[in-house]
Amino acid sequence: MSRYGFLGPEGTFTSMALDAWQPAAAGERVTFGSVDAALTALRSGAIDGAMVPIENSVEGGVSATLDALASGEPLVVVGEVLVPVTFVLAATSGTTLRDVHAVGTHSHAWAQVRGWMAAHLPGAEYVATLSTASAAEALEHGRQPYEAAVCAPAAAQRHGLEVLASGIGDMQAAVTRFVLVARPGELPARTGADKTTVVLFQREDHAGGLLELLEQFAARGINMTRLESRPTKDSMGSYCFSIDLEGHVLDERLGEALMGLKRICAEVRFLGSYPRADRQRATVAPLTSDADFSAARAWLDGIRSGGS
Ligand SMILES: O=C(O)C(=O)Cc1ccccc1
Repeated sequence: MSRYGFLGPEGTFTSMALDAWQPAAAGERVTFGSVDAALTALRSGAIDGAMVPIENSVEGGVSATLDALASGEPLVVVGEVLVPVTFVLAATSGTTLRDVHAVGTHSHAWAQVRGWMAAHLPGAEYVATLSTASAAEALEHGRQPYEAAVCAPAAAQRHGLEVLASGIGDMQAAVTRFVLVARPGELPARTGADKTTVVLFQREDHAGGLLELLEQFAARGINMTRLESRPTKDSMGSYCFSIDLEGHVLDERLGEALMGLKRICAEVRFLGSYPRADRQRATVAPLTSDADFSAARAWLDGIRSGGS
């Protein structure tokens, strides 16, 4: 992979995720104004990979990313990165908290500093910007309808801003999970500490429908690490389920679960198997190992070929 897209400019949390993924010298970095723009460029072949936020420990799933991956030309996740998110309130030199009437930042950041804002700048207006770092950059160039930006400490420094307050996130231990997305191609190797992401579309709405889907995982000892319902956007009340699972599609139990889902769902969208950022190995419940599945399959093959 040589061209990586991300929400720019440099200094965003997404750029930090890309720093963690890709050694500084390797590959070209291409900035975009939104997750959608990066994924459109990826689908068109203009870039080879895109780093996008998918889940936040405070706010949950990132809808823009989940929805962009659930429809359109197929894309797959090939890796994940966890970034601890710390926010500062930054402004040009000489600005004090009293001078701040409006604050610019990305909507994810605003959602995570609401408590601090209510306590310290209750009257401040929120101005949405394309990213945290773009809010900081605009302050440096003096062309913005706000006096302060919420951004990463590194973005404040990069743009010569003063930090009016630091650690302003409502949850100090907030973490955002980013994924590197690519066009389908080679599957990342199985490591034993993998995750698989799928989107499930039901055939028709009926009592127990979600339970039927989840039974496919439960029966094979597969743990879920995220489950979200998202509107399909076709009609009111029509939802699909975006799910992260422990394991790799090359694991027998996971492959069998996907086959079970393929039979009962209108559509199973495979969004990739990739190594977990925390390297935590999947717990394999008794009688659900590859060896257990292979032995059962060998037994069936034997019967089918006239044995017992
Ligand atoms: O604007 C940024 O810096 C981003 O990368 C988006 C974002 C904002 C806040 C938390 C995580 C990601």
